[in-house]
Amino acid sequence: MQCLAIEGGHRLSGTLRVHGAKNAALPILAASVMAVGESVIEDVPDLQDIRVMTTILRQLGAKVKAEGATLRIDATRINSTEVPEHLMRLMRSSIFLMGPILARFGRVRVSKPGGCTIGSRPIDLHLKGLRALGAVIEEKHGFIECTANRLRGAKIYLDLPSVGATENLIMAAIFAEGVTVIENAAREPEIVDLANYLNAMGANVQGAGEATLIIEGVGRLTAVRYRVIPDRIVAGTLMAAAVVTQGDVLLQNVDARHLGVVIDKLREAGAEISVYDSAIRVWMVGRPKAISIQTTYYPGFPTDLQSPLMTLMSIADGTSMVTESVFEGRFKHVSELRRMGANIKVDLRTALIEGGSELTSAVVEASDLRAGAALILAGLAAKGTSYIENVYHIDRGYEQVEEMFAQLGAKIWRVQKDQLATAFE
Ligand SMILES: CC(=O)N[C@H]1[C@@H](OP(=O)(O)OP(=O)(O)OC[C@H]2O[C@@H](n3ccc(=O)[nH]c3=O)[C@H](O)[C@@H]2O)O[C@H](CO)[C@@H](O)[C@@H]1O
Ligand SMILES: C=C(OP(=O)(O)O)C(=O)O
Repeated sequence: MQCLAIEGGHRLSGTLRVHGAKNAALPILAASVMAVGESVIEDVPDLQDIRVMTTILRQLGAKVKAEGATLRIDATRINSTEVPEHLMRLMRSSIFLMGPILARFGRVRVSKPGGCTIGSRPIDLHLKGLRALGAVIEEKHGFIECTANRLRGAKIYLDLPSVGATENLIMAAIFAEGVTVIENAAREPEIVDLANYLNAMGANVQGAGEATLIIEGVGRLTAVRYRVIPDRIVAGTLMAAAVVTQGDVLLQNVDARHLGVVIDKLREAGAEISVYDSAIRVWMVGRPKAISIQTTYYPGFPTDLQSPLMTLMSIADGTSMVTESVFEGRFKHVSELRRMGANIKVDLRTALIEGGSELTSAVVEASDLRAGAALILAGLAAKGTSYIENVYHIDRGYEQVEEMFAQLGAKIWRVQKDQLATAFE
């Protein structure tokens, strides 16, 4: 088991290119299952979840070749419609395969997906939408079997603008007979990226980025070369890291349009931010000011940046408040931040952060991906050397995380857990 060691107190400065978005690349890779020919997907980050997705694609019978950040996928010879259970359990995004496999083969067998334990994360909206498209779904012993002779376009209203359900249903509707309308659809940039990719292959998806999506079924998709959008959550994490270390960083390959509310909140906290065509500079002088956020669906404040921002609030001047509206279990970082000296009270979905804490180093545990990111930021700001256990969570979303931060001047390195004891001698 690996840990991250972080010697705090070093300000971040310099330039870094942000990698492609995990949450855009994963549904795009799943969608490549529907294409005829070789798909070439560029700027795919080298992350654990991406490796799981490529393993699944290979198990299904696709050919997958990696050339740096470019993946070549030829799904022509896929000969299985079942995603193995042990791979389904490794990440939430395995569920994205349900729509495309069903669309192409008229059947699919999956089990409940895994992913960050940040709430109950049901898939009822995915299943309800597929049923509306005409799929027959049987749930037995944890397995989900969907069949359909031919999916038919339908009107689907999502009770919540679920990102995953919207993506799955867009993909399922691609070859459906007639027109599908998805109302109360998610509007995240990753939805737009998926729709752009599908349309480049010959699909007809209109309205991505808005609450109503219209998908007209087509007969086939032809593989294309496509570049994934930059990762707005990695960019936001690094921006917050610049603020907590009173640093000055220039991030390249960033689409600032995807970060509107994050930029607003960091400016409210006192950060200076300059926006360029595909880059962003963030610098901070002095301690941040208290801010309050409420996570919600895009274009609201992203739940994935709630925990890193809580680290910022812990050292800010004044009292901040966080309301987590998306996931009911996304405060697991709080106990670990408290171990480092943060003063945080939680009442159900609200956290009150009494700022001004001088964080001190500790051995802490990443309970999930973004909780891990929050702890990295705390380690950067703390006095002494902190150790973060369960780095594998962080590896799901930040490519070569220690190199990423080290490039900006952080003192951060990886250690084996069994070396931790000697680290204190
Ligand atoms: C791989 C990926 O893109 N992951 C992102 C995606 O996750 P994911 O797609 O899983 O998140 P959703 O948007 O589906 O979840 C939003 C809310 O809807 C609920 N829900 C969802 C589906 C469903 O069938 N029933 C239901 O009740 C969830 O429990 C949650 O409370 O969007 C989240 C919200 O922006 C992000 O935090 C994740 O990083
Ligand atoms: C919650 C996240 O990922 P996933 O949906 O893949 O668990 C995340 O990226 O913060």
